[in-house]
Amino acid sequence: MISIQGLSKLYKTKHQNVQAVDDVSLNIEQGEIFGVIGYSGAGKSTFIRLINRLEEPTGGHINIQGTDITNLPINQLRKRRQKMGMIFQHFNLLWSRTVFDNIAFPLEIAGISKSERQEKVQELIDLVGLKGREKSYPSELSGGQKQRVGIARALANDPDVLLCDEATSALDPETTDDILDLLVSINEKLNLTIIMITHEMHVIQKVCHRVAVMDQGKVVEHGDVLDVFVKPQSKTAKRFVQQLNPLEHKQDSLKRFITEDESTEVIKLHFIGNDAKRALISEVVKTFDVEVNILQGSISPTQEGAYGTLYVELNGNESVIAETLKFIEASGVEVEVIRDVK
Ligand SMILES: Nc1ncnc2c1ncn2[C@@H]1O[C@H](COP(=O)(O)OP(=O)(O)OP(=O)(O)O)[C@@H](O)[C@H]1O
Repeated sequence: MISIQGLSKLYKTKHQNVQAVDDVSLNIEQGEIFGVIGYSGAGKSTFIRLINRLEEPTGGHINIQGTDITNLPINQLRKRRQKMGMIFQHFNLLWSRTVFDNIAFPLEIAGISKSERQEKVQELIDLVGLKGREKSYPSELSGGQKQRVGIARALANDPDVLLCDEATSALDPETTDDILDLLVSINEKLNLTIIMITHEMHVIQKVCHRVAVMDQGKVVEHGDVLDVFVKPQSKTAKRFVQQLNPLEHKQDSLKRFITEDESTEVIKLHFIGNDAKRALISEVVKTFDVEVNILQGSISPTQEGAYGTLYVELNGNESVIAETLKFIEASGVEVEVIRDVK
């Protein structure tokens, strides 16, 4: 487990002091993919660089599997860092070395013998899907392939945590998805803890189990991805969720679909987890004498299950509508009444 307590970073420059990370406390569990999201300047890069002390904290502690990283002298820190892989937005590869030699580099630094290096690099090349590209130079690779080299290099010394600094921000959407799939499969195969910072909600949605939202150096909200997506609490989290699901918040477009006949009831249904797979509307239509008009809906998958919303208009006898609502509520799906029957 990674335990972060009161972590802070104050940059002092000639002109001003910047509190880039402000008293952050978080626990990250072994084997989880933990996302940190925030807008530009929120302090994400500083935060992730504090974890392996590429930046020196000005306050707080980071404890990784029982070792307080913050107090390690530099020679022990170097050794510890070998067990903390990191990948970067712009890959940070060595341009004069081949794919093979880039991946072998951290093994050379760790003093691993040539034969062991050969074996390990080949294993990593297979893992990241770069077979046949061993002798290529970074300049001959696509962005996605370069990041695969970055990932293989970061895994060379069998780290217990992988730090991802905007690892997909320089990639097109399709390649981003491929790299995210690769990270999920590595997390599952190796039970590797992954911490990723990003400004893209899509990245959090697709791969993370838990998420922390940063704003002005502080963690303003954190929790299970599904909880934060379904019920964001902070203003910043709400803005991110809205970005992902713009339809949700366009009440104007919804109004156009609602009939002017005020004898209908308009409701919003929130589906979470397995509920999102239920054929609830069809059950309602079969059970009750109501007309159901679907106005708008969306469903979004996350690592922890799907969540979705559906706006429907119910038309029928008032008491039957009341029975219908009771039935839906009893099924566990949350109901919000948007417009009551007049
Ligand atoms: N070396 C530095 N010296 C002084 N201020 C810094 C330094 N690095 C970052 N900052 C400041 O700290 C704050 C947080 O920056 P940081 O790069 O961590 O944010 P971020 O969320 O990663 O943003 P971005 O996605 O734009 O990189 C910003 O106000 C930034 O200007």
